[in-house]
Amino acid sequence: MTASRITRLTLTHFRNYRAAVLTTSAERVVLVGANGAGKTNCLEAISFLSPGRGLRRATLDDVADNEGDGSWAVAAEVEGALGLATLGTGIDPPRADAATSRRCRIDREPVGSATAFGDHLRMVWLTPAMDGLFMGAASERRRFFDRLVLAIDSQHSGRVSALDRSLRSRNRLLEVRYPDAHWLDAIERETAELAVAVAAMRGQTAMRLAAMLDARGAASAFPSAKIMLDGWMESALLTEPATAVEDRYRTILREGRPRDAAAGRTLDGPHLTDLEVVYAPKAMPARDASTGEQKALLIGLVLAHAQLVSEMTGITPLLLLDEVVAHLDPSRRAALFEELAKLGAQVWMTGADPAAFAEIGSGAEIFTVESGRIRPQQ
Ligand SMILES: Nc1ncnc2c1ncn2[C@@H]1O[C@H](COP(=O)(O)OP(=O)(O)OP(=O)(O)O)[C@@H](O)[C@H]1O
Repeated sequence: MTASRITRLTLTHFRNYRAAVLTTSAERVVLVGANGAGKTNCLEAISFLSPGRGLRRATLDDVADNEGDGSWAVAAEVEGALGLATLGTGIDPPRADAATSRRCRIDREPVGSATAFGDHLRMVWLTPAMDGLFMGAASERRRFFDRLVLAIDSQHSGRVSALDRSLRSRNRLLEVRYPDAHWLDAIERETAELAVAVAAMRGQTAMRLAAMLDARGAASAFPSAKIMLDGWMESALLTEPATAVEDRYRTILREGRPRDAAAGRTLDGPHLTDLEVVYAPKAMPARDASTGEQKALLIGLVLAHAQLVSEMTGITPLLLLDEVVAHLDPSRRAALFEELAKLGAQVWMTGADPAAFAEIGSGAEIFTVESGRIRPQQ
């Protein structure tokens, strides 16, 4: 089993960091510091070493520091499944002849997109913004689940984005009074193909994660969950051939044209799938559990998922746990440290109170973050 692990992190003009370097050989990296010191910014920087807009879903302009020219960079030396590599991403300094877009490099060679980072580094995060996950919109849960899938299949986010683009093209074409039927057929063929690819991977992941949650059961200090995707396509693909499901969806799309044209959007498909979560100890929907129960449930989900990724891919994902520890009572905190040590993943944790990490044990390194500076604690 290989753990994805960062041994050196360099931040340049990233939020409140002008230039910062952190080197570590630890399995558990703890960032402590006052509110606003830059702890979450550091985790966010790491999250840019995966596809998407990072753990705050920020725009590329947002993350550049306020004083520079809009360029920024995050680089990490990584020990992963493919050995040592240097991953880098960011916005290059502006040039008259170049458009502003995010650059990604592996060992200083440009790569097309952050998808390529997935061969070296897989990661999953938990942030305070996810505290309302079970109460909020289905889109948030779908995004959360897609990130779990992405840690298993690094092509997944590319397919999800392509499906969104394809649906947008179809919706735009349906706005035209007499759309070109051949063009519409072609877009719907592409939409159905992408939808099936996305739903198949989601369905398999949900099934395996549900089994992992059951297997962990009472052995974990964190409450178990029953999870299910509510999309018909994800369920159908577990028992029917993909071609049959794809044909069925194409028929739904073709027959649904007038309805979708009137609605201005596509009313059926995996872009609407929700993740249903039941708080297993009390057999109730997760949204009805208490705040603390929901938090513990999310931690249990992420730990089970990390174990699943390790078993399926042979790579233990990196975990970014922002302000998770402070909210746990001492016994759960000790249980979390113990489970993390067993998992063998590299974990980056943050907290304002160093005392919360007193029992973290060996294999941890604590850094103090202060006004965009990171120093190892003496
Ligand atoms: N683009 C930017 N340029 C410069 N500073 C920024 C930028 N974006 C955010 N900041 C600053 O970063 C700081 C917030 O950092 P961060 O969210 O990492 O804090 P934190 O240590 O996690 O704090 P808390 O414990 O309150 O969560 C704020 O002071 C904010 O003003």
